[in-house]
Amino acid sequence: MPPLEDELFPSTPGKIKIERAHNLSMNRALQRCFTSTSTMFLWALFLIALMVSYMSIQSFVDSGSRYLHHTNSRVHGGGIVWEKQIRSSAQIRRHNGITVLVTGAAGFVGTHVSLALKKRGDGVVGIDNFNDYYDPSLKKARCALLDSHNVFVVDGDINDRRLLAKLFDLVAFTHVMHLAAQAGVRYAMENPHSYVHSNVAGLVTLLEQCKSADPQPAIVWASSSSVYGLNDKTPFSESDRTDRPASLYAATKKAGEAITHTYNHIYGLSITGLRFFTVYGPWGRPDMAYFSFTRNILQGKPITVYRGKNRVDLARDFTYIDDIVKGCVASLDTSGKSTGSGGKKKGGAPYRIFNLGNTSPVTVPTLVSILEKNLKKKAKKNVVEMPGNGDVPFTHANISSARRELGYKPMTDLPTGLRKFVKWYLSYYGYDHHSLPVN
Ligand SMILES: O=C(O)[C@H]1O[C@H](OP(=O)(O)OP(=O)(O)OC[C@H]2O[C@@H](n3ccc(=O)[nH]c3=O)[C@H](O)[C@@H]2O)[C@H](O)[C@@H](O)[C@@H]1O
Repeated sequence: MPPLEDELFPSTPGKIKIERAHNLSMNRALQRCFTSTSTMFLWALFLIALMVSYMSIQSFVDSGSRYLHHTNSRVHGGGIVWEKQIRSSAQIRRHNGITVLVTGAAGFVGTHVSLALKKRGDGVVGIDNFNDYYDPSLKKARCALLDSHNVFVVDGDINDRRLLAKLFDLVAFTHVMHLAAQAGVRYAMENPHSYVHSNVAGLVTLLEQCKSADPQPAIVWASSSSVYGLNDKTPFSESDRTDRPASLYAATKKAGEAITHTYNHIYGLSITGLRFFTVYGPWGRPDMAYFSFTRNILQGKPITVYRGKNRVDLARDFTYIDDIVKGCVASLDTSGKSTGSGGKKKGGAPYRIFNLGNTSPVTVPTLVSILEKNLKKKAKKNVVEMPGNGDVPFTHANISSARRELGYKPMTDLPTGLRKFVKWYLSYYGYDHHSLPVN
């Protein structure tokens, strides 16, 4: 029987013999070093033990890492620090304060509402997926503003069930201010599925979480004036027809109203839907007409102004952000409680829908001339007939319900609001207000 060494090193002429000899001498050297090796062995054991304990601490720290999200190449969420930030952001600092999960917190309305709540001492945790429907750097800048007021925004999607469950594990939210959505009326023709993803699937995921939460939060969410669609009875009242949407965007918001109704009916969730009317103001949305017109006018680029049939100007009930924020906060304060818990209804809960508008529609050409005055520059207007892309010719809110039940009273007219917007725009994008050209 060949010695073990021969089995391990089969007889191959040449090189292997040298290796064998080398190994034999190595073995002898190892035997000589046995005593010192045992010491090394102990050290190695010690090091392994150290590594194992480090790794288990690390995995504990990263216990939330299953909630990691890759959004815009950024990695977010998870871990003890992350949980601490959420808990601290959710802390209430006033008597009878509320704890609100604000979805779409890095969005236009979300940022303003989060700040308003935080400033009065409520607990606020934001969530936003920072998608690139419009320049994400603006969302990040809003987020930095929130951060400076100690509002923490989780980078994640409302479609992420496990993330939502984790947030509700960490915080007993009394309210959800649901503002995350795929916005924009005309973009729905380009990217229809993003509307279904956020405004339908995302909404259902969020409601599923809310219905199973114990306690269940009350929900206030953003519907839209667009649900009135082809309604031509003015002003638009909540009881008017909303079964003729003109765009997929409007259809998903109308679907949201129906979906929230079922969750109210089956699970006892308190629901308030707010039909916003063309909200504008500082930190606004670059995809909206007042914002893109401002940018183009300043850059000397043409703007496209749509006109309705028979050369009738389009009009909107433009509503200033501060008024909308007051309506949102009042809705939270008057929401009443959800009655269910852990997925079971225990009684009826409020289901409300309110128009939040300004009650005085302004035509698009008038909007342009107010901007021209503020920017001290004439627009290069390209007037075209409104394409069949989901737009409606006009909107006009009847706000008597909101006035009665929320004490909602819009205070800012379009010239005042646009002056504030332009001031913000010039400073945010680094224009020198005093050196604006005069035409
Ligand atoms: O009130 C609402 O429910 C909706 O308000 C806005 O939708 P919209 O009123 O269409 O706001 P803009 O996109 O800013 O358009 C305002 C007006 O300017 C017109 N417009 C828009 C863009 C353009 O290039 N030219 C132009 O004349 C539109 O036809 C419209 O009459 C928001 O974009 C929606 O997310 C929101 O839900």
